[in-house]
Amino acid sequence: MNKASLPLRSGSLTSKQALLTMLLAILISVIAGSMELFNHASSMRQSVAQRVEQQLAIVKGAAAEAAFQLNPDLAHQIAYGLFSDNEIAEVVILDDFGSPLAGFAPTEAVETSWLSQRLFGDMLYYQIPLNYYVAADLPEAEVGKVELRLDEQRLTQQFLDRSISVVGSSVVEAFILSLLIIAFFHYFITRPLLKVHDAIAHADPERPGEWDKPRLRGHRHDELGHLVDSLDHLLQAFQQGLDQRDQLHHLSHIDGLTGVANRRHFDLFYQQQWKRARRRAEPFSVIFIDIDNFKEFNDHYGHAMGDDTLRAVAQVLNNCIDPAHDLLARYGGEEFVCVLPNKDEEAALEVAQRLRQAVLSLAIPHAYSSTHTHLTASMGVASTPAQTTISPAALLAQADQHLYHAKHLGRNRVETRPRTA
Ligand SMILES: Nc1nc2c(ncn2[C@@H]2O[C@H](COP(=O)(O)OP(=O)(O)OP(=O)(O)O)[C@@H](O)[C@H]2O)c(=O)[nH]1
Repeated sequence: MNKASLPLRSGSLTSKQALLTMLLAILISVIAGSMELFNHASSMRQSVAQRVEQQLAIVKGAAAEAAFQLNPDLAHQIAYGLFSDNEIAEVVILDDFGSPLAGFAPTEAVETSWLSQRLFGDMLYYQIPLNYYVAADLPEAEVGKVELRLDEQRLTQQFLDRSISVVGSSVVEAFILSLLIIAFFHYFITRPLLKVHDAIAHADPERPGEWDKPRLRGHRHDELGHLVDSLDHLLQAFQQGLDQRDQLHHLSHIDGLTGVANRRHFDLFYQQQWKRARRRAEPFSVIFIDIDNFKEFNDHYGHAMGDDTLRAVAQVLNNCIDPAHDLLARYGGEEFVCVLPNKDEEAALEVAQRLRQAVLSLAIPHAYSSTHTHLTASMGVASTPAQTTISPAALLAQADQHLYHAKHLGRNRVETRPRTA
């Protein structure tokens, strides 16, 4: 599955973004909702007060007339008119002695609450004097008053009904907005980042420079584009370092003249394979190979020709071994060594004969050899069985000794035991 299209996982950048955005949206919606409720409460208070004052202003004249005439019917009519308003819980019209002319009160006691007191507690009671105009030259006389009390329960209920819709719509708005923000950040930031992560995760650690550099559409010149470019530079530099390491490793293990493994490589390989053979209780063989009469060859054909010949011999020998298991190395000068892990004496002798034949098959003339007409090589083979107490150095010494015998017995031969001519 393409990691860039992974669904939301807990702990992922997208889920963290989603959580943070949601929390932020809730916080913003709480603050915005509270502000809106506060505004709503003050505008409701204002409009209620305005309405009540308007109503009182309308009935004020008629109520004064009723109080002046001590007319309970008229007062009753006026009080009833005021009481019909849903927001008014109680109304009383009093004469100038304070005796009620008319009044209406709820049949049940009006419940009060902390919220209704906080919202409307300071504006529940109204009292206006009723002044009566008698004549232009006489002052207005106070003939009574109107008292009324607002229905705090109803007002609070109205406020709550409106609040639910205000808070509800603010939460829905915040939710939709946060979803849009989450989708935006996911598609424009998190997804490209996942693509970069995916490309790095799939890069071959041995060939980091060949990583599949992501193409982020719309991000070429922004921070994400720069991040990809920087990563690319870093991986290219890393690749160069690896190439140099490989090159150095190659150079430090390869013989410069012949191209086969050098003495250092041989030493490491020999020790490593020796331990392995002992661990696994396997046989182990080694062959020393020495070109015959090479001094004469050099002396007569020249050093350059000698170098070419060394290269040709090294290559032909190398082609005779199994590179997956065995190793051919230049031991020094015109001497080579072949390591044969997990091969007993019989198998090693076969290989040695093959190597000897391979040198012969080059058919390089050697007119100045004291023993043959063409270039030849002598070999000394030493082997250990699966169980042995011999040391690795002693095995090498044996092979060297057997080579000496091969030389002594006339060259161009393979020897595996010391014997006399
Ligand atoms: N051209 C060339 N010659 C080398 C190189 N390394 C060693 N030699 C020569 O190999 C020759 C080895 O000579 P000797 O050790 O006497 O052995 P040999 O003449 O092969 O005689 P036997 O080993 O007894 O058959 C010397 O003349 C070295 O100069 C090399 O890298 N290039």
